[in-house]
Amino acid sequence: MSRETPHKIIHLSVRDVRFPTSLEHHGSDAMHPDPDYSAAYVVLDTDSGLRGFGLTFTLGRGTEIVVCAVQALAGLVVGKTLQEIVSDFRRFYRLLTSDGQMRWLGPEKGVIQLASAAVLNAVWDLWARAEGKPLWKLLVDMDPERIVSCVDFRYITDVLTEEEALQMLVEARRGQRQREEQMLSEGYPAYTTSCAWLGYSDQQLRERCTEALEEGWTRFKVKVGADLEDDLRRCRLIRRTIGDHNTLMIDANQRWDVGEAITWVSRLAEVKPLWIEEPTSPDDVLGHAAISKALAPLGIGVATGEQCPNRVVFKQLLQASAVQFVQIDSCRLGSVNENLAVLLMAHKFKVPVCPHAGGVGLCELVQHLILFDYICVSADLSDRMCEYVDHLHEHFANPVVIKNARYMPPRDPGYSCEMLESSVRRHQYPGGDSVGISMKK
Ligand SMILES: C[C@H](O)[C@@H](O)CC(=O)C(=O)O
Ligand SMILES: [Mg+2]
Repeated sequence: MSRETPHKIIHLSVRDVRFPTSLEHHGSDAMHPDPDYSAAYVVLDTDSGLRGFGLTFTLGRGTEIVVCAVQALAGLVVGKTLQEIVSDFRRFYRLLTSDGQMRWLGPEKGVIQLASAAVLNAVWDLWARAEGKPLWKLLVDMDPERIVSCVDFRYITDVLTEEEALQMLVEARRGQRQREEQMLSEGYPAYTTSCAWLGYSDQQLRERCTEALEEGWTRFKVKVGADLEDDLRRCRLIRRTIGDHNTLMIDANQRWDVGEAITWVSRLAEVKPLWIEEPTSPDDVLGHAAISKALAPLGIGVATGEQCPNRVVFKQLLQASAVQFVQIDSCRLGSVNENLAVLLMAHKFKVPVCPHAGGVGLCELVQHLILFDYICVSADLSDRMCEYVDHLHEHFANPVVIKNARYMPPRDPGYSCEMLESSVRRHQYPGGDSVGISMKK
């Protein structure tokens, strides 16, 4: 960023954008049978003309509440320059997440945390654009000192201090250039969830899995948790279709009690899932630990994170050996800053990170974080993959590029979440031309 252009933020706009995905059961699971993939979509205008785009993912009704929360935070960002924000990003992160009055709504969880993520994602986008780099590259080119200066270590120093984090980043510098080249030529491994949403018929499951196999997909996630006999039938069908050599994961979206999760997943063990995702409440750290312990002899790990709103919950999941796969989320956590904290903790605990991306814009965003993780933190691809869902990418100015079931690193400056204005107009709620009936309940 040139010193002469501080990029003063002069305006924040936020819009409620909803896509009627529930009409065709895209995105459906045992807890969310009718999700309308939606976003609180933020645009920051600066005095230089440069703009930053950010969003947070939501599910339709209620997006207006997130929009209100973003509006309530706007005064903390409008009037500041990008330069002053990023020169002490930790301070700005804290200002947003610990504002003396607004923090009562969280702290660092729920609607207010989703709103913080939308605003901060737009700030990171603005920063990457100001540097003329895709966000992952902005992070990869940063000094380790600068990276840790973006992280709020409050509440996690009992497991990770700033000094340790710095040391880890310095150590991971070895081989960084080769890993960057490897990513640029091969891409980051992905898995698909789009073949097996809960509301899809058996025929759809078969057809979608067959198509995905033809496209080169080898890792598949299936929604479970509503009815055990249905799950057995659907999972067997998918296992038969994809073969024993491919990887299967199952996702219950918090449907069960702890004991129920253990019994249910033990019955599904015959289809050899790599992990059970969100078996129970995302707040139940010890419940996840009990499930992990019970399922370990079956070779099934526990994955969670898409509803874990902050570094503290991840810290406890890691401390309690409650997860074998950490699922960061670019919008549930407070943007890049909070995701960095979780990536660093996961590395310390040697638990692989497999990001969540089931939603609108999440694939676009999280690909940047996982590329950074591989190049600069974990230096490891074993047991690692990033989720992919094949929905709504056509609404983005720089949609994800998947080749051979891998995310190819974005080349355009920014954080890849600028939506096409025509799409925003069309799907804005209320008032857009194509707002689905399901959203008017
Ligand atoms: C409601 C969303 O589609 C959710 O089912 C996504 C999810 O759990 C995942 O992608 O994992
Ligand atoms: Mg999930």
